[in-house]
Amino acid sequence: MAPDLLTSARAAARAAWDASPRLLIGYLVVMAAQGLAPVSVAWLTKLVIDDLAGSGATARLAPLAAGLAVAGLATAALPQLASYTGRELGRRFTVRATERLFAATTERFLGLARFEDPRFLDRMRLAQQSAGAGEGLVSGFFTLAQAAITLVGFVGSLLVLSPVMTLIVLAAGAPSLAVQVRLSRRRAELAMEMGPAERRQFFYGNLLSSVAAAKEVRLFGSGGFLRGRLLGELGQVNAAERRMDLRELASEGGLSLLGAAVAGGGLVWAILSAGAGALTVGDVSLFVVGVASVQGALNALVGSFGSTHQNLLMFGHHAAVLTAEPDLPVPAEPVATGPLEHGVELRDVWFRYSDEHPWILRGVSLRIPRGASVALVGLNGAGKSTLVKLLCRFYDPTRGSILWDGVDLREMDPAALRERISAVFQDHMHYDLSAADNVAIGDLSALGAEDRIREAAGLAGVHETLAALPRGYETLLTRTFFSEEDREDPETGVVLSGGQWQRVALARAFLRRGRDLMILDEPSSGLDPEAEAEVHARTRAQREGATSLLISHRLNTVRDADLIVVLRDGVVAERGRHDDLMAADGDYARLFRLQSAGYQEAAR
Ligand SMILES: Nc1ncnc2c1ncn2[C@@H]1O[C@H](COP(=O)(O)OP(=O)(O)OP(=O)(O)O)[C@@H](O)[C@H]1O
Repeated sequence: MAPDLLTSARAAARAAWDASPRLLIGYLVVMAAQGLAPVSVAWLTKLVIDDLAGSGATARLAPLAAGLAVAGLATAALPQLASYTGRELGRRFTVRATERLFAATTERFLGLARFEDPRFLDRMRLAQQSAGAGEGLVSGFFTLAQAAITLVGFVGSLLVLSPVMTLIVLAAGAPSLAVQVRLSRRRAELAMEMGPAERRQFFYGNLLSSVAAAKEVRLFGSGGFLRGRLLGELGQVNAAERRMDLRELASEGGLSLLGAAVAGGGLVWAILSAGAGALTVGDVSLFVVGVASVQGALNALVGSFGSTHQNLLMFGHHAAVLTAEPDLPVPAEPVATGPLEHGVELRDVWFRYSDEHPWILRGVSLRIPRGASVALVGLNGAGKSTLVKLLCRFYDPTRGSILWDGVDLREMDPAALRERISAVFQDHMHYDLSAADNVAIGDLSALGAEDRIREAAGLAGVHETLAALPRGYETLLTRTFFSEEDREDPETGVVLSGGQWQRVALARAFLRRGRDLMILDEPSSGLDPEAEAEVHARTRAQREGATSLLISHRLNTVRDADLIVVLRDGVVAERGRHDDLMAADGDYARLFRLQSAGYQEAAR
């Protein structure tokens, strides 16, 4: 649930204050002056006209005229000042709100579960949008305040002339306000409802324009199909918005006509009253300006009320993300994650991704002793990568526990735990950054430390490749962006092969060597046999004496592990050294023989 309007308004006000207290106060002052300027002009005009229409020029005429000129100047200058101040405040608001949002996504949600929850993803998208729309939120709110000040000023003035007429003008504006509240609430709901369709639309658009999908889209001829899906989603969003616009048109059109009729009636009354001597000429001028201004201010008030209301409802998603329950409980006083002395142990670990999902692990007990190289094997979907994610505490076990030197991971700060782990994930990242950054991101303390980066790349066997790139390690490993220096160069950026990317991922892990636990999830799956043997030798050397967990489908790469664990149907089906498992003649032996027979066949 998004927080209520008041909470959102408080959060927005706090964000604006945090963005810049000075600008906020300055903006308030300018807006108040801008709100009062039209009222001052109308009153000064009335007084001038009355003076001129009465006894002629009086002693106060000169100061009144000067006042009118100053008010005119202010009326001309204030909007520009207000607009600049508002935009600047809006920009700073956006920076602050964006910073807080992304700080929350990395520091508050320490696991992965939130990012697999479509409702949360929709909320994140709206939160991001509303953080980026700081200018609209800030200026909408202040336009509202300014319209309210103008309104109060003119209502006060009209009350002096005709309380009845004032009430009628106000009453004509009230339904608009009520309608706006309803419409804006509906608009905010619509934004949330349309979230999935918009995200799918984005997804299809991305597929149609991304290089990653281009091969399959072309070969399978799926472009028309994807375009159709995209347009279908777009059509759905448009239809919902059109219904909303029509609703708005119908209700607002009628209300505007009502307002115009009231203004016309009031004007007739004022002219007739002046004819009968009940009002002065100045009064009529004040009345005409007053009615038009009250209606103008009411329209502005209603309009900015609607948009501010909607902006605040949207900003509610920002506030909701910032205050959402963390996905992983972290104790107030976490136990320090010390250097691994004895080992990591999974004790009767059961896990499913949510209550609706099937069990993936069903009572896995496993010990990774310090200094040992443990290999995890099993068929596709056996739960190997899931186990890795639990070891990094991206999720907590549904039942059972994982212990680091006897301490439950739940009692530790996940960031401190992860500091002690190095990993290559099966679905490792290709960052659209330079080669150096792609390696350094494994350990940011190495940013700018060229020798460390080169050494890690050397260990992963990718140094020669990276050094030979057009700009060496500074070459961008993407054709999606260009660096400032390469702006004019159509050849900017390079594309690495799958195996080269795999080595870069390995270099990131090697940059973190010396950590207590090294996890290698399919580190050589994309490599040619020679490269695989070489990477295997390198990882083995790195794992020597280090505590490591290696997942691989290529059983020749795990045969020298201290312990091989076979995972099947969510439990440990076999465990032991290579020779023990071969002697036991179970799944491992069968798979090993299958693979080696394949190689022998190929060699014949
Ligand atoms: N985020 C997720 N949400 C729901 N189910 C998931 C998620 N990630 C994985 N699964 C499911 O968990 C099961 C185990 O997946 P996992 O990736 O751990 O298998 P694996 O042994 O590493 O397989 P492979 O050898 O193919 O890499 C699969 O059935 C998969 O569909």
